[in-house]
Amino acid sequence: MRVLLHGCNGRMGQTLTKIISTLNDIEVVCGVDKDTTKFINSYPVYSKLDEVKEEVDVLIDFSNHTCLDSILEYGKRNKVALVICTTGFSEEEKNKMYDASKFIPILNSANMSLGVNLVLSLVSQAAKVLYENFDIEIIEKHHNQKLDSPSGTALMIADAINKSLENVLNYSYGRHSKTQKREKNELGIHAVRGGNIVGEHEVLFAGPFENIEIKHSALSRDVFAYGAIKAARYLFGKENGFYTMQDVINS
Ligand SMILES: NC(=O)C1=CN([C@@H]2O[C@H](COP(=O)(O)OP(=O)(O)OC[C@H]3O[C@@H](n4cnc5c(N)ncnc54)[C@H](OP(=O)(O)O)[C@@H]3O)[C@@H](O)[C@H]2O)C=CC1
Ligand SMILES: O=C(O)C1=N[C@H](C(=O)O)C[C@H](O)C1
Repeated sequence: MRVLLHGCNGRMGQTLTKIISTLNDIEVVCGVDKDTTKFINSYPVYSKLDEVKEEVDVLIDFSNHTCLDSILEYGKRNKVALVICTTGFSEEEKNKMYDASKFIPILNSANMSLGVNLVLSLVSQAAKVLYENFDIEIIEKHHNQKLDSPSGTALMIADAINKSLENVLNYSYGRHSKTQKREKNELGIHAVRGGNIVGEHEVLFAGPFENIEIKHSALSRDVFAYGAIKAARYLFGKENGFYTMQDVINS
């Protein structure tokens, strides 16, 4: 399988480059990133998708949400499957992904790890049982270079919990300047940034007599890279449509 790495010079781009170089069935044929003068990769790097000359089967994207239009255009024009792992998309941008998936296969997930995708099921189940008597809060922690907050994963967890409760919750981000007590239907979402934390997500169910915490810690970026590779293998040759990591896990 021939892969184009979009955002190839970044933390995740470099992690994928290293791991894919050890695998036989998958090859990075080229990359796209802002800086084409770094010469850190053994494959050609372009500054724009328009310049790519290589034949590509799957594009894996770990870059920035502002690149979405060019990625969708490239995918549709060249019939290339897209594994979009970038976070920080607006609702409007997510809708553009759904629209484009009528023409090509697209897989999008804010977290490529198996563990986080299992956590989604656990917290949904726990919320249904506990919501009446427990307050639910999400705390995420990431490295000090992360651009978006809260994390895409925190929002994905919040949406899973809210869906399981028939969307009764209102999200409360950080509670800065609040002067009123917590309301029953609040879902607090809190972002911590510091040092080199790879990614931690904790869901706290705080009750009158006991607390329950469901927590996932990524120990290395390799977990996201292996998940993205698994997703690319799954997506290659699939029908047009919109897929998530749940589809990969259930396959
Ligand atoms: N789904 C998942 O499991 C995971 C998702 N992520 C997400 O992936 C994204 C990337 O993360 P990470 O690798 O840590 O970030 P980095 O900033 O290390 O890497 C992003 C790379 O994309 C480049 N880039 C930014 N804008 C453009 C553009 N317009 N055209 C071409 N290249 C561009 C950056 O260049 P420059 O540095 O010069 O701006 C950088 O080299 C983030 O949104 C992050 O949240 C991260 C880990 C796991
Ligand atoms: O930027 C990161 O590093 C990460 N971003 C993703 C997110 O926003 O949820 C996933 C992971 O936690 C690492």
